[in-house]
Amino acid sequence: MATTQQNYILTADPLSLDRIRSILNRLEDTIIFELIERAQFAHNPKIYRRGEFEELQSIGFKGTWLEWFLKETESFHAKARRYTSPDEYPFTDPAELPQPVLKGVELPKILYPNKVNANKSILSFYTRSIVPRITAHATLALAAAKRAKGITGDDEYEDDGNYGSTAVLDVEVLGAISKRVHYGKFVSESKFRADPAAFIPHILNPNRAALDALITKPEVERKLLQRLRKKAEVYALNFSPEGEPSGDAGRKIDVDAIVELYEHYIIPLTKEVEVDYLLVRLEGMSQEEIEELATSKKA
Ligand SMILES: O=C(O)C(=O)C[C@]1(C(=O)O)C=C[C@@H](O)C=C1
Repeated sequence: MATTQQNYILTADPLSLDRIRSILNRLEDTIIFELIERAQFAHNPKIYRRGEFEELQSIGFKGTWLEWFLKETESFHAKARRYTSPDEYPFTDPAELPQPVLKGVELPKILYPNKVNANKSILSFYTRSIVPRITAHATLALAAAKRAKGITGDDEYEDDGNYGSTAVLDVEVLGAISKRVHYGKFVSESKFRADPAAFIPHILNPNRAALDALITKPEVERKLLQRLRKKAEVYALNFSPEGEPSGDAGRKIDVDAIVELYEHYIIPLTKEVEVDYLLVRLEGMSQEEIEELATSKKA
């Protein structure tokens, strides 16, 4: 039977850690599938460099091809009030995005007001480390095909000319990773409310290492990486016309690349968001309010 996935607004207890982890689990599927889609195209490094497309210069856009796609896509989404939701963050500077056309919705105030935004780091590691890694096999195939036609040069081998399709998929992957990483704020709020007294001294006397130790759950990370590898191995399979899985030879994506993406980038950045969020968690609160919070505990 199909199960439904509720986002943070619909659920009765939005700060239930099990519920939040089930959303993170579901986002693993989204991220793996989006990466598989992206990996069918070559690296196309031109779309991540400024000044490569005359057409953009002629319309006065100074960023990269990908930044142009992000800005245009996010402009529409901003009008449809996407970024008024606390689990949605644009890559474009919000000052450059239009105001929502739709009237605001009354959202439950679950998170403490904050400006934590990890999208700059996400864009950087995605374009510099992830894309070259997951497209390596596409680059090899392209190199063989181009060499057969007498075309030479590393730049040529990395470029299949599908700049539009590539950027559309990059926007999708980045949105999914961003949502996943920023869910760290909900995780953090949940852990904080479960035991405020443990966190408060390290927030008042800012201590990143102590906060990091409080939010880190090695066993959860270990199981996550194990599950992720199994999922990626299955989702990346190719099937014969008769429906037989074709095995290791025919995987659509490098499974190790997905596991490393989580191990070295997504989990560490989620933890960074958790700690950044905690560090501003008491801003603007009076001494009395903090003392009251320190003695409170979630039932
Ligand atoms: O599930 C949690 O408790 C989280 O904080 C999320 C997360 C993750 O990014 O998956 C991060 C830190 C923990 O060590 C375990 C997992």
